[in-house]
Amino acid sequence: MTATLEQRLDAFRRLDDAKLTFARRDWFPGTSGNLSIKIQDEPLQFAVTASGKDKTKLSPEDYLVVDQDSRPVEATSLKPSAETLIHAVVYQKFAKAGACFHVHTVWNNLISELYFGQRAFTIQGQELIKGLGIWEENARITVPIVENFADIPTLAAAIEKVITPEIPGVLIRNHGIYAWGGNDFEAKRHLEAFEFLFEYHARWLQLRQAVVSTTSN
Ligand SMILES: CSCCC(=O)C(=O)COP(=O)(O)O
Ligand SMILES: [Zn+2]
Repeated sequence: MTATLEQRLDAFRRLDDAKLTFARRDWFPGTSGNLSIKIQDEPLQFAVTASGKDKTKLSPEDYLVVDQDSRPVEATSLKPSAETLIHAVVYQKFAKAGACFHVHTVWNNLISELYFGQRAFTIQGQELIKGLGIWEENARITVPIVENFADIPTLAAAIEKVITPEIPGVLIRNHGIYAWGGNDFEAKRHLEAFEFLFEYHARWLQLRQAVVSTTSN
């Protein structure tokens, strides 16, 4: 069954909200980034951003609905995001995922490069870990990092291999982050928590280095 017009418009309106919020933070430099919201399971259909658009703006041609094979469910001149397959992998692996957001930021790129050798970024004892829905005392989280394969099926397969239900996100080396959640509200909260943790950690490393240099002089 195909999603109703009402369901599509609701997803598009929610994507507008998320898009403008992230755009205000400069999280879509150079047309980068893509967003999706699931509309239905079985058969999977989700609304996704069209490829190559300026995501700081709204237009009537911003989104389309695709199926589990990332194909538009109806005739359209719009091309789905080049990275739609990654959204499909997330929805197919985690039935509970209802929205998936991808942004390129300087902080997520720095962390992804700095910790690529370990294929993961680990952080512990930060309050914002609770923003990921993890409430245990002194929690420690590990975010996987994958190589930035140019071939999207290869990239999607690499992501499929490392993502787990415990951590709602994955870093792509020198590229960006995918974060997801049960709905758009939760996916946004997860994305914001990740970005806070990345920025905090990168700034803390800088500050610590500056303090060490000052005190050793
Ligand atoms: C100009 S950024 C390169 C492509 C990319 O990584 C991205 O997130 C945007 O691709 P899309 O096809 O979704 O516009
Ligand atoms: Zn990207």
